[in-house]
Amino acid sequence: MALEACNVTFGYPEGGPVLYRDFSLSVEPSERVALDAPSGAGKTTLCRLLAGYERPSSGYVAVDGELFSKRGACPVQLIGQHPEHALDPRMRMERSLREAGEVPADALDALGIKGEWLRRFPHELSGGELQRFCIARAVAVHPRYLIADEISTMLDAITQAEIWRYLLEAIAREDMGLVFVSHSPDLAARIATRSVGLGARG
Ligand SMILES: Nc1ncnc2c1ncn2[C@@H]1O[C@H](COP(=O)(O)OP(=O)(O)OP(=O)(O)O)[C@@H](O)[C@H]1O
Repeated sequence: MALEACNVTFGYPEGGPVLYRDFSLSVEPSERVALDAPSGAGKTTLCRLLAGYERPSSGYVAVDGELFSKRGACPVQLIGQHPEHALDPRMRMERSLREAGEVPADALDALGIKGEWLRRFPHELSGGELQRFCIARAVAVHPRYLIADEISTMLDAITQAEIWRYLLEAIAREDMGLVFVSHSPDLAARIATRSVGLGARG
């Protein structure tokens, strides 16, 4: 029972470098894994590979031995650093939320989502406000794994703490594994059960 990247090799087309060669990683549902590598090493790209947004040129990503299928919600949900790119600009927030399924009122409260924000479009909310919706949506589909790529860089310290408290509670309650990237060593040390480098650069 794990999220596995097996012998993954990946480089963007058009002559970019190979970011990883034969890179393997296995994450159990009980783990909170920090990806730790210098800027440009490919942390965001690995997050996208783990959530099925990119395909490796060789190797594979699987959950419990199964490749991602096109049907149903992906068992690996990615929360990225740019919430404004993750939401349909033509949909009011309540509709974007509804698409993920049932979002309990206490989840909205815990994330500090105000009722008046639900009728707004994405461009009428701040980055931090939008990020709370992205987190609510990702958790609402009950994934097996959450991938959090610098999700709190745009938030003040109090909001950052609130959001991580919500996420860590949800992860524990639903037995979800976590892979995350944070540029704050303090935050990473507090959250991670282990840290993984991306040393396999080819
Ligand atoms: N869509 C793309 N097309 C081509 N090259 C890309 C694309 N996205 C990223 N890259 C390149 O791939 C490399 C890895 O980028 P990535 O964003 O995964 O790194 P990162 O470790 O997350 O960086 P940071 O810590 O600065 O966010 C970089 O050299 C980047 O320029």
